[in-house]
Amino acid sequence: MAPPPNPKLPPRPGGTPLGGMPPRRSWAVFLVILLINYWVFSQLLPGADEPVTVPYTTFREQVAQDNVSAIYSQGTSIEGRFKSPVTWPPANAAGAGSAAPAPGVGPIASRAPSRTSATFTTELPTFFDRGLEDFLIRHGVEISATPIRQGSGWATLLFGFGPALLIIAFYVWLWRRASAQGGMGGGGLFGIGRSKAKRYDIDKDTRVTFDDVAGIDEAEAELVEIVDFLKSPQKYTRLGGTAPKGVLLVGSPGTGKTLLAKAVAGEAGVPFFSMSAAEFVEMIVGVGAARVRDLFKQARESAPAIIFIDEVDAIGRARGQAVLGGASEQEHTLQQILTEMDGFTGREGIIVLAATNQPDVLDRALLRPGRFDRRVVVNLPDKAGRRAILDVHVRKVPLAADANLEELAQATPGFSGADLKNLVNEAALLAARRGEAAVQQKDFLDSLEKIVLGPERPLLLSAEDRERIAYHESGHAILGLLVPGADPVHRVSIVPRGQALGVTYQRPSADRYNYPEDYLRARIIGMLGGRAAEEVVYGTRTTGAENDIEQATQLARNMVTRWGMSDAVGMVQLAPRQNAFLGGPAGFGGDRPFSEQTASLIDAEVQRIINECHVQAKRLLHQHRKALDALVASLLRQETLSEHEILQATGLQPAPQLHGRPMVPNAASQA
Ligand SMILES: Nc1ncnc2c1ncn2[C@@H]1O[C@H](COP(=O)(O)OP(=O)(O)OP(=O)(O)O)[C@@H](O)[C@H]1O
Ligand SMILES: [Zn+2]
Repeated sequence: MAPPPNPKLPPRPGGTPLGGMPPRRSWAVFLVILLINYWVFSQLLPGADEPVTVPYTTFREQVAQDNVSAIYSQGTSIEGRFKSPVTWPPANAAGAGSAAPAPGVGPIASRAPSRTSATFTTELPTFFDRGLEDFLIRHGVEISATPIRQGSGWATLLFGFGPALLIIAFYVWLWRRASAQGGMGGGGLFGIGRSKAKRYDIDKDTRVTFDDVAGIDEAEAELVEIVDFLKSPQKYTRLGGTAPKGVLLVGSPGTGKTLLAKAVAGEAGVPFFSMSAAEFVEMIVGVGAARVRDLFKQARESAPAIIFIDEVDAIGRARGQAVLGGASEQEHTLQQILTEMDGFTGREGIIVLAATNQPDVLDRALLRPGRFDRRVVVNLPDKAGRRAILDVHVRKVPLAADANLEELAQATPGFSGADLKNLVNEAALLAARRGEAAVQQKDFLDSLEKIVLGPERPLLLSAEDRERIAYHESGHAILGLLVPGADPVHRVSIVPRGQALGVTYQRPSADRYNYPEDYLRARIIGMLGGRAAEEVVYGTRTTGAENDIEQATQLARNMVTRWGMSDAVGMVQLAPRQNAFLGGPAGFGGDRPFSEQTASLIDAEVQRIINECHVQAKRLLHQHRKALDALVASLLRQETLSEHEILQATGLQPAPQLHGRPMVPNAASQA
């Protein structure tokens, strides 16, 4: 199975990396020539001037025969020149008669090949030959003060420096290659300060337009003006007004910020320079700022243009709040961006779009007028938006007649554009694997389940375990049906998936923005239904409720500390508002701003809510024990039941609904 394509910033076929690479061929040629030279010299020289090493006795013999013209000695080694060349070892000793040396033949004779040379070296024996000097003089040998064997200047140079030169050349070559490949901007060492921005040019087939963006109409509408400005800047600057310079796109991951920025460029027909802020910051000080400078320079050269800086929070973090290390480097980079933006007259036709999902950590300086003074919030799509986004992404996917995008849009609250794209892709892959001609609704629903809950996990469960899990899930499902205000139960399954051994899948019928207290209690009762069913049926407990307990506690705690739903505590904020975009706590760092007494009061109230819901859950399941048993029997037979099958098996009617909620499965997790 092919993995889904990475939704992030796929470089479009039409996009070309910036800064074309100059040919590096000259370096390779140089290297090859050097190598050939080295080889040629090393082949030629030994024959001409390489000395033979002769034994001391042979040396003396040659002196005695008056065949040595000069020697030079250093320490115990002597080198010298023969009058007429000498072959050593003598040819008859080296390979006498037969090709393969007989076993008895001395190793030296058999190993060293015979060579003829006009020069020689030899070693003085350790018992120094006292009469040597006289002996040499008698035979007219010149005792030289400089080495005998002085090759040509070139050869010496090459042998002396050749290897070093080769190594240096090799490193230079490697280095240039590496930097040419590493940075899009190329340029070797000197290219390190170049921006690695990707440029997307606007050709007809690859360009992104507002047609490709769906479900975030408000954000889109705000950017229409930018497009207009890029198309005809004079229209805006005619009366001396300055154009917007920077727009900050704020929204959760995958909501289409990058897509929107590309669409602005596409609509305006201007080049799009994209770079992630994280890429600005490197270990080397000053590099980030240099890259920023280069990026803006490139954009200015092809103005009008759009510069897109993704994840701007990576450098735009308020000063002093920087992540460990690199703080000052990050500041320099940020400063450079501000300087560049201040340098605009507003007439060049360059607009900087930046994206972040953490607007609250950004440095104030970035948000000042003349910088990123416009802020466009890109929200998660609502149901109609999800429907529109699905429509965009199924354009190239053949759909079966039963495919129901309306139902999918309803079943996917909290999904971003990227999530929906992924869903369509998974369904298309699944349909292909199943050998279908078109994508059916079942493919979509199965893919959705896999995305939300994880893939099915083959687990061998005992009959008792299966039954217990069936009761646990049925407990969730029955309470979801019975308690007024709970979401409709969409599916129950005892097929293990991801972390869960079984799943009850509730689905809101509408997006919700405001949750009534009844609804929250109904949810807690549903969450506790799994454990309650186990207690009602078996009278014992298992670890399977861990996830349920965690969720229920969190919800009850929020009711008490954030939403003022406990009379004993009152309408006091005791926990920070959660970060709207990331879901994590934002403020309240360090000490909690309340007393020990309040802390115990909160705990007591949370416990009270949970206990009340627990009692209620058990009471309802006792009352509807028959429906519970019936559901379990069906579940053990079929493993997965749809909403319709659940109603049939239990004979229950769904309780009146209050409102929907984001899809959060109740899952029995294994300890
Ligand atoms: N509103 C949308 N309409 C159509 N497609 C969308 C929409 N939102 C996201 N997508 C799809 O999801 C892909 C990823 O979205 P994109 O990269 O633009 O999100 P993002 O907000 O920039 O994410 P991040 O914050 O993670 O960088 C897009 O290429 C697009 O195919
Ligand atoms: Zn459970």
